[in-house]
Amino acid sequence: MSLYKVTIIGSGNWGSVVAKLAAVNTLKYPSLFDYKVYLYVYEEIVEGQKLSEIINTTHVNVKYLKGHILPDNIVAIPDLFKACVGSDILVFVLPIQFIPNVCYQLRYRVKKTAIAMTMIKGFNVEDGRLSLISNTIRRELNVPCAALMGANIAEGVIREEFCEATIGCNDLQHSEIFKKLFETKYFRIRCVPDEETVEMCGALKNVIALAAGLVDGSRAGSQNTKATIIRLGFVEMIEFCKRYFPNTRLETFFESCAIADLIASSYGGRNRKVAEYFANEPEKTLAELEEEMLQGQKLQGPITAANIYSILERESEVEKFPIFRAVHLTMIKKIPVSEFMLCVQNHPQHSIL
Ligand SMILES: NC(=O)C1=CN([C@@H]2O[C@H](COP(=O)(O)OP(=O)(O)OC[C@H]3O[C@@H](n4cnc5c(N)ncnc54)[C@H](O)[C@@H]3O)[C@@H](O)[C@H]2O)C=CC1
Ligand SMILES: O=C(CO)COP(=O)(O)O
Repeated sequence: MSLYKVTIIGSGNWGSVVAKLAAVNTLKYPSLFDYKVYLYVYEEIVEGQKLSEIINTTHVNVKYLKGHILPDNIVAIPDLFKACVGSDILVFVLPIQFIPNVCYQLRYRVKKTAIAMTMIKGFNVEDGRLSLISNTIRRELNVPCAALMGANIAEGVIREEFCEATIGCNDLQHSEIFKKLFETKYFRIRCVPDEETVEMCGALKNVIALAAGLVDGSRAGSQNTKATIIRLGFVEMIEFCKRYFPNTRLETFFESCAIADLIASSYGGRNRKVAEYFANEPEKTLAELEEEMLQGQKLQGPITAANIYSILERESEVEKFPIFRAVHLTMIKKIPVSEFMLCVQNHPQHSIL
């Protein structure tokens, strides 16, 4: 049997960590995987040098994951097509902003038998309707696509702190291959046959993480308030999934991709952190704060909040999701941060006996 060739598409904060996980396992399973892991790097000049060359010579992603040495069987490639040609496993770990263009460039150009995975936490709206990233990948590349999501803040995983992740994959054989590719003793994986819910949870939790950051920043309340926002947010996540994916399985919400990621992201994570500053810096735009605080890394929560709002508004359902609504309107400065809590105080949950 020929060896699976692996390409990681995206070399940001998480993409670099994921490349490390894969590079450790391609060496661990030499009869299954080609030992080299190909990493597509969107080329940038950092202190006068090409980022791809820095990664290949120093094995450090000095822009997105400073201070951590990556395995030397990771090969950084700045040409998207060259990075993916002949690959059997394509792992998408780019900010959602760049996915349409990347998929478009790869159209008709990947191996017919390839399998894909998305680790992107977001979704798109196409013709007014919700469209999963995995669907875009399936449609544009004509390959199956699973999802891996979880409570996986990159900084913790690169330090090899114990955590879990969830693979959503409806094909048992593919689940086994992906698990072998990413699982380590500190990164434990559970596979569930509920692709859509796993992917949706990764996207939706970012909006609740923004809400948690707004609570922290505006000092609208203490830990009690934040816990309430997280609980109500969790309920909205479940209701939203049930509404748009009627086959969603309730048990998936107890996996790392849902409850655990919601908690991790509401206490750590970039969405929470930027929202906290946003609440305190009324004269600055979100884009300015994102640039200043993240230096090239990207937030996914605000785009997802906007997407949710547009879908719900189209169906006159916005009022049923007060946290999703209030986060979006606050982040686009349609309502002041001081009103954020007022918007969620009449949550439909409180009219249920
Ligand atoms: N950072 C984290 O802790 C985690 C992130 N994720 C998710 O993984 C996805 C990727 O996130 P990160 O790796 O953290 O990325 P990041 O936030 O570090 O973003 C930077 C990435 O964007 C790329 N980029 C910049 N301009 C580009 C362009 N014009 N075309 C193509 N690529 C361009 C950069 O090369 C780099 O790979 C996101 O959806 C995120 O939510 C998931 C779990 C953990
Ligand atoms: O998804 C994440 C952790 O699981 C990272 O979240 P942030 O993008 O908010 O940092």
